[in-house]
Amino acid sequence: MLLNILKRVTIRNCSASNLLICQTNVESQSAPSFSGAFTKAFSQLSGMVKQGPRPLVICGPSGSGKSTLLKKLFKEFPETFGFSVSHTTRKPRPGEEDGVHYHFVSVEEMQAAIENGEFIETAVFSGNMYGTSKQAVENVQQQGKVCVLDIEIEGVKQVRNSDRLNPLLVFVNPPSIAELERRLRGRQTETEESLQKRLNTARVEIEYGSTPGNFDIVVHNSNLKQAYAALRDFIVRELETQQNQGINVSLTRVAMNED
Ligand SMILES: Nc1ncnc2c1ncn2[C@@H]1O[C@H](COP(=O)(O)OP(=O)(O)OP(=O)(O)O)[C@@H](O)[C@H]1O
Ligand SMILES: Nc1nc2c(ncn2[C@@H]2O[C@H](COP(=O)(O)O)[C@@H](O)[C@H]2O)c(=O)[nH]1
Repeated sequence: MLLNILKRVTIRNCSASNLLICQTNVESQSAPSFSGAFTKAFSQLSGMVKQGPRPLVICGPSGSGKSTLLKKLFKEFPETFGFSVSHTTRKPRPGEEDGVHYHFVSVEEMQAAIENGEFIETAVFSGNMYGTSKQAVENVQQQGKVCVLDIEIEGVKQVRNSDRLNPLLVFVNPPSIAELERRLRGRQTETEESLQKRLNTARVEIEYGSTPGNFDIVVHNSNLKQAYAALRDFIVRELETQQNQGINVSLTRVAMNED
């Protein structure tokens, strides 16, 4: 009977969301005894509950280079990482696609989703709402990939101690506010008002990011090549440690052109 009950079991996100979703079909045969059947079924089940890799949270002032670094990481390790697609109420920039870079939603839609308990964390940044939905993280974890969250510090504070995520925390530090301004102006994505708001927030973020203990690593993004090497080496080291603990994660590399 127990085996019949267990015939199709979906174990979903038990206590930690980095448990992969597993499904099993246990044959319903005549069981030799209740305890024997129980032991067998339980060991089959527990063997199939695989723990996924820890999510990676990347944080840093707007313009510090998070997206630039992540682009390189996804390119070098195409099978390893999956991006958690956030919700935001800000308007798309040229080239940004709904459902790829963000889920672009109205304030009303965002508020309804928050009330519906759909988010792991939310924040207001530069006058717009942002949030990581449970679904966005699950979508990546179901594929057995490292879920990457690109979020600001209020979101980091909400997820840093969560058993649910148990994330690795990376802070990307710009060389200076003046250089940050230069990069943001060069990107040509902000209005003057939005740019000033981002620069004001950056001072607080840099202070929080530079405080020992708040992040697992601070990557100084002055020279892009060196910053990327520091980020990649940290992540590879962490993922190799997780592999040694029996966590299944691909670290297949693609040769990179020097760009
Ligand atoms: N080390 C670097 N040296 C010079 N320019 C850089 C460096 N890193 C990134 N940039 C440039 O700075 C600009 C901002 O970078 P990016 O968009 O990656 O920042 P971000 O942290 O993702 O910002 P946001 O949080 O607003 O999305 C881009 O134009 C990028 O090409
Ligand atoms: N707390 C959250 N912060 C987020 C999320 N998605 C993005 N962000 C952060 O917002 C700022 C601005 O991003 P931009 O795309 O408008 O330049 C940046 O620091 C991102 O890291 C989220 O879901 N939650």
